[in-house]
Parts: sequence; C-alpha cells; structure tokens
Amino acid sequence: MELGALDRDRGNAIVAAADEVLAGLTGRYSDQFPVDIFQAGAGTSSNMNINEVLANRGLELMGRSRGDYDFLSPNDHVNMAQSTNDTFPTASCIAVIFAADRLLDVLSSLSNAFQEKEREFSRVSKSGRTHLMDAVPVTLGDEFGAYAAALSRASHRIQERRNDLLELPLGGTATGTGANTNPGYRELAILKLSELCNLPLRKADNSFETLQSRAQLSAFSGALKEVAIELIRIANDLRLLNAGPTTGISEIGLPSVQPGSSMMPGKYNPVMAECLDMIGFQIIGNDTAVTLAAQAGQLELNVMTPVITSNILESIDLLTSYLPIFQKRCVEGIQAHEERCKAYLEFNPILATFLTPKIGYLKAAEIANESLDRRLPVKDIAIVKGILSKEEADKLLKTEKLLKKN
Ligand SMILES: O=C(O)C[C@H](O)C(=O)O
Repeated sequence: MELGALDRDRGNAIVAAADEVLAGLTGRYSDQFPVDIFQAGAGTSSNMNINEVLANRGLELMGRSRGDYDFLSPNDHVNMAQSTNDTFPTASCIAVIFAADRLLDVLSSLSNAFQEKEREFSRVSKSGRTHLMDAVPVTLGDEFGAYAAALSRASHRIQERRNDLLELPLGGTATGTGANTNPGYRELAILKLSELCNLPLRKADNSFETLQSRAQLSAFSGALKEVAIELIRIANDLRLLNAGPTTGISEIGLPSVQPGSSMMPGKYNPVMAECLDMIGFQIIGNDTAVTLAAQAGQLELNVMTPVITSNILESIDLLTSYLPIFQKRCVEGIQAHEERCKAYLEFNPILATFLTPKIGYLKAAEIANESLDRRLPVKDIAIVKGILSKEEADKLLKTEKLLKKN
C-alpha cells in the first residue's frame, strides 16, 4: 500500500483480516488451518492456506462473498510481492526467535538453580571419579557448579545462533532476485516487520543464499542438540550419584516424586531425570531430521523448511515446558549425603597421589594397593609403615590440599 502497488481499500481489508485471524488463531479461526506439516515442499500449502483465509475474510469485510477472487485474490493481492520461498523461512526465523527467547529464560533459571546447589554443597568433599574409578577429590559443589557452567555455555550458543536468525530472506521472492516487487519493498517490508515484532531484523546480505540454504536454522537446531547433550549428561550423573539406596553410589538423594515401581514397594526411581533423558533423545532425533532436511537444498531453494521449523519448535517446546518442572521437582530438592561422601573419601586409595611429591609414584602406588587390600585409609598405612610421620601425613593430606583449585 505504501509503495502504491495495492489500493487502500483492498490493503486495509487484508490488514483488518490479518489482525482478526491473529487474534482468533486459537479461537474463531482455529479450524481454518488444516494443512499438515508434512505437505508440499517450501510450505506453499501453508502459505496459500493463510492467503485464502485472509482473502475470504477481507472479502467479507468489504461486503463481498467468499470466493470472489476477481475482486480480492489470494495470489494477486494477499500474496503481492511475495513468494512462499521468502515468506515461509522469514516466518520460521521469527517463530524460532520468539521461542528461543522463552527457552533462554528457562535455561538461565535452571543454571541458577545448579549454581545455588554449588553454594550449598561447597563444603561437601567427596571422591572424584574418572573412568568411573576413584580419583583425586572434588566437592559436590564443584560438580554442580560445572553443571551450571555447562548450561550457561550452551545457552550462550543458543543466543548466538538466535541472533543469526535476524537476517531474513524477505523480499527475495521466489529465487532471491526480488522479482515482482517494487523498488524499496524489501527495505520497507523488513522495517515494518521489525516494528511489529520489536526485533532488530535485517535484510539478507545475500538473498540467494538465504533461499538456497537453511544453515542458520540447522545451526540453531545444532545448538539445541548441544543443550540436549549437556542435559542428558547431567541427568545421567544425577541418576548415578543417586543410585542405591544400599547398593549404589548414593552420594546424593533426588526428591521422591512418585512410587517408582508397580510391583516393588518402597522403591523410588530417579523419574524426573529419566524423563529429561527421553526429552533429550527426542531433541537429538529432531536435530537429525533437521540435518537431513538442511542438506537437501537444491539449486535456488531448500524446500524442506516446514519439517525443519516444526522440529525446532517442538524441541524448544519440550524444553520450555519440562525444564521448569525438572528444576522445581528435582534440582531444587537434591540433598547431599555427606556421611556417605565422607566415608568413600576416607578409604579412597587414590589419596596416595598427594604423597607422591614426598615419596614418589611407585612407593605411593604400594600404599594405595595396601590401603585397598587392608581396607585402611592411605594416611594410616603411610604412618604404620613408617614412611611418613603423623605430622607429615597430616600436612600432605589436609583438606585444603586435597581440594586445591588453581
Ligand atoms: O509457493 C511459491 O511461492 C513458490 C514455490 O515454492 C516454488 O518455488 O515453486
């Protein structure tokens, strides 16, 4: 309208219809969009679906009958200066940006919850484990602080990939040339969209590339996969540390949220972490579909955008709906089993590592082996064998030394 390509009567009717449809998407207009995600490539079916709904409602608003397309056409008027090929990926990028912003809030809150646990458990010393075998000590707080840091790093990647989506193909029409647009259309359309969305959107540096390639969306999906990998890893650590109560590591207790077994009474399983694992697997699966779809671009266009967008939005939805529950019903209620941590640490043969500066690796290894065989602490063996005086052993094995951080 502003560029004089569309008369104001028709233009205003389309705008009014669009506002109505937007407001009634989950109500009055919810049955007007029957097209499935698995549809024609590019999203042409969805694009024509909205074009037809807007044309028909616009016609009604102008006192005309539905279907009077000679007067207001879904293709000539509603889709004026547009192609599915530039509008659909534009809409996809914006949908993902808004969803990403909700996800970033949720991730930051979960990371803070782990940080809170880092503070709470900062004085709980315990055996480290590498290769799942006893190793030099850490604090339980160190472990939880690392989970917070991992989530914060993964969120940072989401933020970066989200910002890449601000560059839009809009105005490129079918192949990137901008065929059938008036001069100035691309800039103006992106400006209007920026104002409506309150986002610093910008036109593509190379509009051919943004039609051919879905690299930005697949990179975003990759960042979601990174979040999923970290969440799965953390969930599995929590399951391992909670394992027991009598035959596992049991250094922490996860809150009991439901009877774990239909058959075995009194059994509580790490159900919240198990659920998080399954969500993580689904996200990795979604990313695999996105990867396949992204590599399927051919010549001027990647036509696989519907499945790319729907998979990314599903992954974000899974995370934004579940992570707050996981935070509240699992992370915030985690208890440290301090006595268990202490007991494991006291008999950890690998504490002999701290004697090596004084007695060397081989002698320390003998002490470690003997500690294991005789089920006595390393310190006691070193003293009994006369290798170290009590004072020397106390000095080498004092807590601050064991937990030294650079
Ligand atoms: O629907 C369109 O605007 C274009 C379609 O995706 C095509 O390139 O054939």
